Amino acid sequence: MGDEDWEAEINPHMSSYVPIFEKDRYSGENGDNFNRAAASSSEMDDRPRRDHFVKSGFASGRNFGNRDAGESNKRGNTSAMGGFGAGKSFGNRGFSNSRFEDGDSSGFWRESSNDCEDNQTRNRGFSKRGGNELDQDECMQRTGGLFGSRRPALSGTGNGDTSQSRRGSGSGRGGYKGLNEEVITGSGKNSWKSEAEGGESGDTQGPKVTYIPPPPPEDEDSIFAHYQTGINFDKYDTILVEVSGHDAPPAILTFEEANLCQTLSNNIAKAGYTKLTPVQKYSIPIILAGRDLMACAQTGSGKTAAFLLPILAHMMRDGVTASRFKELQEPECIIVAPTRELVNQIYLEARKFSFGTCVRAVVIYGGTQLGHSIRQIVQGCNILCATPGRLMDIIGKEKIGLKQIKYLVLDEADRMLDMGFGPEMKKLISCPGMPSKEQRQTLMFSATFPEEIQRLAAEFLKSNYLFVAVGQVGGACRDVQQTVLQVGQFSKREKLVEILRNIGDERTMVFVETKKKADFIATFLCQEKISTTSIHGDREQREREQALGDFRSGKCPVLVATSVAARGLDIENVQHVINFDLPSTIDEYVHRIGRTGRCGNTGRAISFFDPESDNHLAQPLVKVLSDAQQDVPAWLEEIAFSTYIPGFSGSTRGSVFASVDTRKGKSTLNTAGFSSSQAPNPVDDESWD
Ligand SMILES: Nc1ncnc2c1ncn2[C@@H]1O[C@H](COP(=O)(O)OP(=O)(O)OP(=O)(O)O)[C@@H](O)[C@H]1O
Repeated sequence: MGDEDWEAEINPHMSSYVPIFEKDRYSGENGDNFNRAAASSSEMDDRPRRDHFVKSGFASGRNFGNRDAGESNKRGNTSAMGGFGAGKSFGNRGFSNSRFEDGDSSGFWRESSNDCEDNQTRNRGFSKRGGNELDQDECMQRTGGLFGSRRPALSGTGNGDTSQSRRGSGSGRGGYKGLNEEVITGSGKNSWKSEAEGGESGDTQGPKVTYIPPPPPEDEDSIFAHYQTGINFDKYDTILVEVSGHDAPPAILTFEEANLCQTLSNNIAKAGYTKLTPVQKYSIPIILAGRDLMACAQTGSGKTAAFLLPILAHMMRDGVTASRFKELQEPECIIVAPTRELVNQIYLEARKFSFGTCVRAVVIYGGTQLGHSIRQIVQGCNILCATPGRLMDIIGKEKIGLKQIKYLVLDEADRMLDMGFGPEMKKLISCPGMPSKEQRQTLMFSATFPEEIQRLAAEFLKSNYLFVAVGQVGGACRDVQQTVLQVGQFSKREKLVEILRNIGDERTMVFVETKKKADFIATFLCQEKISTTSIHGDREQREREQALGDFRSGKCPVLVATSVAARGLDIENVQHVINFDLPSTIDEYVHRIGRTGRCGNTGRAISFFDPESDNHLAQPLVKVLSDAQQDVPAWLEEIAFSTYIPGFSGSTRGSVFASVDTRKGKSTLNTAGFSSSQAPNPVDDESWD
């Protein structure tokens, strides 16, 4: 369903989703970001409608005013709507956090008035589509037009409000599909960025983000909590692995062969790892040998440990000293990933594997108080897990020095190098102090690696980097049973409810194309008495984390998500993925369905294929399905045949996945279709809040 269709449908019914305006939520204490923004923004008129709309369906609790009030309202809504994601604990945390913030202002670090909280979110300016959008958005940065709220008005008609104006050009009809997270612009007072790069504009205008994420549990059981590998874990051994590049060290077959130090080995055992996955067997010795690496392996097959373990082993071997309080920290390792939730997850893995060592991992990401990020860093930082925008902010504020960097990891590397994040990554490697690629080890991991992105990656990697391909590059995980149903846009909701009722309480992620639609579908499911929460880029970080928590805990077994949740998230027991809307790119499809069927467990993915809008995907879908030995519906083959475009490679219609290292020359094609960096006209507004 297109956005227009949806708005036409939802708007007349809005009042029925919108509970009575609860005024007290807008009159909170202590400089809450909404209060500030509301006072000056013409977006105010639309906000209550939208927020209530969101809240009416499922736990929302935007960071408005009095947090306790917000929480109690949320509970009220929750019970009214049949129990969606109340998240009591968040209320409590929010309260204590806000007190912490108060204390903080007189603490050792004081935020300057022009701190640019979450500016990365505001300035998600680099369009993945490049061209006009990039120019438009950069232009808006220069004119300070980006410092609106992250909360768009529902109708998006634009009334002079900065964010709406921005949406009008940047996202209203389709920011780049699938660009999920914060990008772009460091802008602290000491930013090394030039004015033209958008480093300074509007810093003083944006509302501050005050959210401080609750600290993760510290007890050992929680740190090492893990889920069981599935019945197909041993089948990983049958997947073909290809290593290309010169002088690759041999693979190892066991953890013992890696010769890791005792503490690391103990942590691996406590994490429940007894056997290496293929990507680990090949990547660990390569990284231990000091080589640069581009590794591509199916979703859920243990890529995170594949880079964390050898990095930690090196650090231990090199006698990394416990980092201590310093205003400028110089970490040995930076790990970047495209979404906040993913960097947080990587951080938790790093914390787990470094448990009992003197290596300190820190995580920073947008949507949280910048001061909080800085406080985490100055206490000591050996491994920094970060989203790009927040990272550049912190570097700009001279809290992080890059001189000691020995490892630079790009997780979801194809996303990190595409038009969305690529410019930011280039800036990172050319930051003052950043060791050249010859002096550092650069590691890239993903389940998909489009050919053109591989070429871009060469700029980051030493020329003798190794390329590991586990199975087919860009292939779907075979443990996911894929079904494609032909469903027209107006039948989708009915079909969704039918499927969810059959599924019962099993955990299910429902992917939709736009943030608005995520709200709408979540609300709709709530009304159908299906416990649902949602995650997308218009939700406050507090809400996003609460939604994920409610989904993880099973409190809300259905999570409606945009592409922000497509990559990397490792959630136990997700048995189903439903593509209510198909993404525009086949690699996005592969990542989305990879939220189930992880680590040898089986899962199911059902996709609604609407011939009105999804025909461009028919051909690559057929390929992905048949490569993963799935049934291909005859009707899909027919569509694929009728829309067949010979010679995709090199055509303007987009490139394809390389089945091999592109350095081998012209790669063979394994999947026709659009890669993420060359998507067709997108409809998703995910990236442009
Ligand atoms: N050797 C192993 N033994 C048991 N469990 C493992 C092993 N390696 C990884 N895991 C677990 O498998 C799950 C998936 O791992 P991870 O998230 O690193 O996958 P991934 O390949 O990065 O997936 P994605 O492509 O979706 O990002 C995690 O819960 C992780 O702890």
